[in-house]
Amino acid sequence: MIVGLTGSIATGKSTVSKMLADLGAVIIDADKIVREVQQPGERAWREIVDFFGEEILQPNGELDRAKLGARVFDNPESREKLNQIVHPRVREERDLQTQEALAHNPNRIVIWDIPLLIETGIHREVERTIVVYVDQETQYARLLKRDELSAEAARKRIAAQMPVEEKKRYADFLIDNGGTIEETFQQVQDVWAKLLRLQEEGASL
Ligand SMILES: CC(C)(COP(=O)(O)OP(=O)(O)OC[C@H]1O[C@@H](n2cnc3c(N)ncnc32)[C@H](O)[C@@H]1O)[C@@H](O)C(=O)NCCC(=O)NCCS
Ligand SMILES: Nc1ncnc2c1ncn2[C@@H]1O[C@H](COP(=O)(O)OP(=O)(O)OP(=O)(O)O)[C@@H](O)[C@H]1O
Repeated sequence: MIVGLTGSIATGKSTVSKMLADLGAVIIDADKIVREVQQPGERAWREIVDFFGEEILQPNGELDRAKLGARVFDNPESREKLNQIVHPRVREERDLQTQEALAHNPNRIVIWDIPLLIETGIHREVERTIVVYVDQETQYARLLKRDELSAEAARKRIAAQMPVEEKKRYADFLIDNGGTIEETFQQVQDVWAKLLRLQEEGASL
């Protein structure tokens, strides 16, 4: 079974995906794949350099993610271009990793941890969707604290995604991450138990 996990920036997807991994899920992490396909020499890296110029590289040839982030979160057209370059590669790698995980054990629950799951329509490809949410003030405060962004940069990053309030409408399972980590873990355990039940029902059909 493939399950989508999303939220908006800094609402707690990574926190929840670590808990699901501890419970036995296979996690396919889109942000991690983005970094892999953007390694120097890879096709996406080359296309990014061609489009954005060598000024977005560090001296060692790796992307300067802060510089590229500043460019794309400031400008929707540049962001769209970056998405067009990167997303097809991420899809390929995501599908490969999924096939590999299921080849070893077809009964495993595979979680696609994808920030833009709903914006890109990928929620239609998964069997269930989990949305992790917090209120806007908590989201903003956690983002500022984690990434040490300016207030303006944080607002732009939040504005680059569908508001989490809207994403909640697409959820089969909601996780309120506005409380303590322990409170979140209890909800994650609850969702996991339900996924296991669904998995068993599917297997016995
Ligand atoms: C812009 C880049 C260079 C910034 O790198 P940086 O290391 O600062 O951030 P990181 O990759 O860890 O992403 C942090 C968060 O930003 C948000 N985010 C990233 N890219 C995007 C995007 N294109 N649109 C909206 N939100 C985004 C996500 O919530 C993500 O979890 C990088 O995020 C990137 O190349 N993005 C394009 C690919 C993409 O769409 N990734 C997210 C979904 S697959
Ligand atoms: N319940 C919580 N209480 C306090 N802090 C939390 C809680 N959950 C997550 N955090 C912190 O909030 C920040 C954002 O969480 P996390 O990195 O899991 O979000 P994310 O949705 O994966 O972000 P991104 O979209 O950028 O990948 C992190 O610094 C994390 O440690």
